[in-house]
Amino acid sequence: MAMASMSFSLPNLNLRRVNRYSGMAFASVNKETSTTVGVRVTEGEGNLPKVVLTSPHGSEAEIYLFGGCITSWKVPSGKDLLFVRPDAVFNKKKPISGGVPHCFPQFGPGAIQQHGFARNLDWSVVDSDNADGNPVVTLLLKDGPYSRSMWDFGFQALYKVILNSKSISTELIITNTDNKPFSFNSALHTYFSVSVVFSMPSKLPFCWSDQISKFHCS
Ligand SMILES: O=P(O)(O)OC[C@H]1O[C@@H](O)[C@H](O)[C@@H](O)[C@@H]1O
Repeated sequence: MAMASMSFSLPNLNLRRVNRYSGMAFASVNKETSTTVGVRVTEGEGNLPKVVLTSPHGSEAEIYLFGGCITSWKVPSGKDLLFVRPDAVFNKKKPISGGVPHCFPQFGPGAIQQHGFARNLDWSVVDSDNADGNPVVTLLLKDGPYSRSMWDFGFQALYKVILNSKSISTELIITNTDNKPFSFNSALHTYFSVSVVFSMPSKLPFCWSDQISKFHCS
């Protein structure tokens, strides 16, 4: 089993303690499903199901089950700190380009498709919770014929997203359910929304990192 967690934080906000609820919100919805305070499943772009986490502290996050992709994290001011490319498609023909896409079981190009298949598959909701006012959802991805066709291993990925008062946290647990070992890479390839105004001197080299091991300058 492998585990990784990540969290992005905001400056100070007041904390308010509320009761703990737990339940389950399901993916197959016609309109909207919610059994846990602050967690609902509804229809998003392209009629794809998405989980909406709503915090009593005023923040909100959206997670598409296709790709298990967090596409929005709005802080109490209403500002979305994540970015989704304007040309992103929500038709399952391509991964959603933006937000917090998964790279699993491979980062970048390699033996299988770029960044792996976890961002191309439907995850399901296996648990939802409300811990002291903080909505929590846990998504599941398991191997199936599509993943086996390119990566012949049994696995289970559990992805927990917690919307806290001042931050959003994620935890990914990968379990080998096969009878043979495997190795993998995993990353959350986050697109942040930034406003940057700068001018680039034309005589200086422009350098960027393409993949983990590649560095280019022009
Ligand atoms: O374009 P994709 O497959 O969604 O990947 C997102 C980006 O992933 C990065 O790792 C690559 O360096 C970029 O070139 C690429 O655009």
